[in-house]
Amino acid sequence: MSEIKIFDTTLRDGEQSPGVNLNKMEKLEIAKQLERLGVDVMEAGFPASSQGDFEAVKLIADTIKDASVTGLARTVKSDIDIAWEALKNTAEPRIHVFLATSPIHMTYKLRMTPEQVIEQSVEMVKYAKKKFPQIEWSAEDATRSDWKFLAQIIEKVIDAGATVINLPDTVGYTTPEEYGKMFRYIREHVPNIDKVSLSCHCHDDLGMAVANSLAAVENGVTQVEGTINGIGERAGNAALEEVAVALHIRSDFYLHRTNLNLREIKRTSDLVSKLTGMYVQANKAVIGRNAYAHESGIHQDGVLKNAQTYEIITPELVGVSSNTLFLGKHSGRHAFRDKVESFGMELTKEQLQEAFTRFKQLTDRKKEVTDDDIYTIVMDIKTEASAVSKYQLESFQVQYGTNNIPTATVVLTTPDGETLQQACTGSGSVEALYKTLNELIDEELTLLDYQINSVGGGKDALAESHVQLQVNDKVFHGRGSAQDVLEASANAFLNAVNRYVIQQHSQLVKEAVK
Ligand SMILES: CC(=O)SCCNC(=O)CCNC(=O)[C@H](O)C(C)(C)COP(=O)(O)OP(=O)(O)OC[C@H]1O[C@@H](n2cnc3c(N)ncnc32)[C@H](O)[C@@H]1OP(=O)(O)O
Ligand SMILES: CC(C)C(=O)C(=O)O
Repeated sequence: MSEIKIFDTTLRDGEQSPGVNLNKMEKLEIAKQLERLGVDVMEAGFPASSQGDFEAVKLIADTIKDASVTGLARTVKSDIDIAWEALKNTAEPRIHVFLATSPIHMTYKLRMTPEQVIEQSVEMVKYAKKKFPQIEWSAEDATRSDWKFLAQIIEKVIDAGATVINLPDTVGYTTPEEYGKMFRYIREHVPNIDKVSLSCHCHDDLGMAVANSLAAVENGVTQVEGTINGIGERAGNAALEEVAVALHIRSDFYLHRTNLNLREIKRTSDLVSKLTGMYVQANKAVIGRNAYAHESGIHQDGVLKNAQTYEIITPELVGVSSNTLFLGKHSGRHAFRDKVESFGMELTKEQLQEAFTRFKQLTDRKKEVTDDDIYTIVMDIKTEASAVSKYQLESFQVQYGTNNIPTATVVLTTPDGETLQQACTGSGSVEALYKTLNELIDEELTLLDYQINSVGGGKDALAESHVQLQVNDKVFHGRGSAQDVLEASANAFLNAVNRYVIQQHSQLVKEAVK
């Protein structure tokens, strides 16, 4: 059994999903969970792309110890220098530099000749090598590139110091057979290829990202790149949980294994879904809600007689449990702390106190508080950003009746500490609530997307809402949970506005420092 390394790019390519915008604390929580999952490498971001991403990559690089942390950079000196500042404290600093090699990208996007692309790649890999011991070089849009040209440039970047060569299917264009052949060709035509590891990176535009990644593995690739839940640019990336479970379940065929702790898959998937607002479809392979459910009589009969008749993966393998352990109204701090620790999380004394208070408030309203509820409370606390003054919902009331016009009344405290009250009507309860909040907030707000979901099961499950809100000229994602759908909706709306407030605050601080 040979080892396949898992390179997770949920925090970089995954965050490139339209509408996804993670703050530093959210990225850190995902990074810690990826460490528990056992990924070999995590790409924490693109440090040169923004101050926020730089800080997040640095924080993750300084915190994570059991996985290698990397960051993306263009073949540009300043990108490499900024990446170094973010990553220099890791045990073995690793950078990921890329440049496109396909005719369409070179001609129209880069406006460079193939010779210039070779020269710039070689020069920048050499430059990065002065600082980084580990350098991954990617030929962006490799699958639409000329294979002879690829072989030529790869040989040169290896001589310049690259240690990993990644050949991405950037636009999800290739097929399993073709992608496998491409890796075979490169292995046969690049004389120094044995000095590096080969990596694949697939997108899902034609729904073949996982199949293409597995074909690459069959053809000599030793690193697979992808994201949790397959999130990412456009149709997303290869879903890492699918790749890892396929290698595990079909180890008779593939003869490869990963270092992933498969039991952490469900928890990781839930966390990524919760913090990004990208919900997992019910029939999604490996972690969808229906992946272990059996509906029809013949299937149920078979499963009762022997589960393997219709189940090739056991739910326990990926950490899906029946979740029967409840904490309730009469539970104390010790049991609560034990539960939080069982999630692999640590809270400060103050955070634990706050989480316990919110848990107790919930037990007053909800009969059974499940692991999912507690996880949501803890995660809300751990990812609440900074001590900057924000908008705070003091109270609200919504009147709704089939024969009435829905009316919302809201009391809100502004970042300046002023308490305001307003009432508005709307065509539905949420619209009335959002119109009232809109009136109270002194910014140009446009709601772009609104979602409401339940956390866990049961009629008294927690509600979780995600919104996308345009605040002046920028789009922010907001998340809120509560037992009531309207309160969760109001929290999500204010969470998005508060992300804007925090961004404005850090902008002002930066300008003052200058
Ligand atoms: C396939 C992928 O996923 S690649 C990663 C994509 N991710 C992102 O782009 C997210 C982060 N990006 C950003 O924040 C911004 O695009 C930045 C900060 C990197 C650059 O912003 P800007 O300087 O305003 O440039 P802009 O994004 O408009 O254009 C990209 C420039 O980089 C050039 N470029 C693109 N790829 C590369 C590369 N690998 N190496 C060097 N230059 C590159 C383009 O040709 C263009 O150059 P030009 O300005 O001379 O025409
Ligand atoms: C930067 C590279 C690896 C990439 O994300 C892609 O080509 O899809």
